[in-house]
Amino acid sequence: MSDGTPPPFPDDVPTVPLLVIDYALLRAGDEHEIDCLWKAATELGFWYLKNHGTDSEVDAMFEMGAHTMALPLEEKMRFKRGDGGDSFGYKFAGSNATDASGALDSVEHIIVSQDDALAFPTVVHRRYPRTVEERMNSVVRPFVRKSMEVNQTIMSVLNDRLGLPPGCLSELHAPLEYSESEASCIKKTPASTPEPPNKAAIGAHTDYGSLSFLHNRLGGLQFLLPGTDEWKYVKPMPGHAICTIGDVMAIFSAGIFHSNLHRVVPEPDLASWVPICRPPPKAQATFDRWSLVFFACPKNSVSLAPLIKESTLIAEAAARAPEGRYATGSTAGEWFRRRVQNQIIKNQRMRPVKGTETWMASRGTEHTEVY
Ligand SMILES: O=C(O)CCC(=O)C(=O)O
Ligand SMILES: [Fe+2]
Repeated sequence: MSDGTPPPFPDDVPTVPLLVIDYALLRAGDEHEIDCLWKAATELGFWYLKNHGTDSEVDAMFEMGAHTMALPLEEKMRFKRGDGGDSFGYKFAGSNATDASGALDSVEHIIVSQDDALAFPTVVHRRYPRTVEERMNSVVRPFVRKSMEVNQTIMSVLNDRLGLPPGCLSELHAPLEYSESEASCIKKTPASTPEPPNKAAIGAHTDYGSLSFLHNRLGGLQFLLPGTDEWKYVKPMPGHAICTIGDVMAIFSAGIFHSNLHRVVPEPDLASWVPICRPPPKAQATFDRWSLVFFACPKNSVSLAPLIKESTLIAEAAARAPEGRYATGSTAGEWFRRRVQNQIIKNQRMRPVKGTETWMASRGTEHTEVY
């Protein structure tokens, strides 16, 4: 610890056994790898992805994040996201609720829209801190492009397995129209006093979009095993991204794909796992935790409903699902903005008696399942 290197993830905490998918094999059309991806997407909705070729872009994004978070708070707050459902910009720690009681999150984010990254220096949605704009061409756009490519490859494999017309999912996500797709760099600073191991830094949620491409360095991400109330850590593995099915893919596929609840809690700290006081050095909990996610979302005007006309497999799944289960009545843009807006603590507090109602309005596909 004295050299500033975080200790390894402890080997005595329960973790989720996620499948490891090899991106290079997936791209080469390897049937066995495609079977594994299908299993991961339909069962847990989470998997590790190796050989994705994005390591240098990810490192550069973390460096951008470090420069941005090191700016004075006053400067970051000039780029604060709005309260009306806009996700892009700076999100300060403690601005979101993590549950219906209004407990606060403890992470700050710098969130860059895909549209802004692709169009820069043209401003589509908003401006960003100088630490971001200075790196938009050299760092942010290359990361966004690589992430789009990885997500498109995964989507195209899933598209064909669902029996959708060639290019159907890709067309729904084509960057010809604006979307809520975004790159989000997240920092959690260790608390000054010990936190309980289940104190949420990011509350339990399903991802709002289609696919998420996540990179984290320290533990803290937890996954709720379907059908249980058991939260388990997802162990960060060097060179392995974590991919997640979001609500949109669950809805498009009438539940064939699974969008699973997850949350971020303090990094596993050996001291907090043992009911006696351990001497220092403590484990990962004393280090800043960084993560980076690229969220792929469909074009904003796309209706969120099962693609029953386009795939027999989906039509059959929709016929088996409870009536109205995936009838969101929303477009992709509305779905995303509703979830963002209702998680903001200020919006929850504006309806003090109805705080729970605001929290429920921030929920996605999970509230009709186990949550
Ligand atoms: O930080 C992480 O490991 C996960 C973040 C996450 O779940 C999210 O931003 O949606
Ligand atoms: Fe998430």
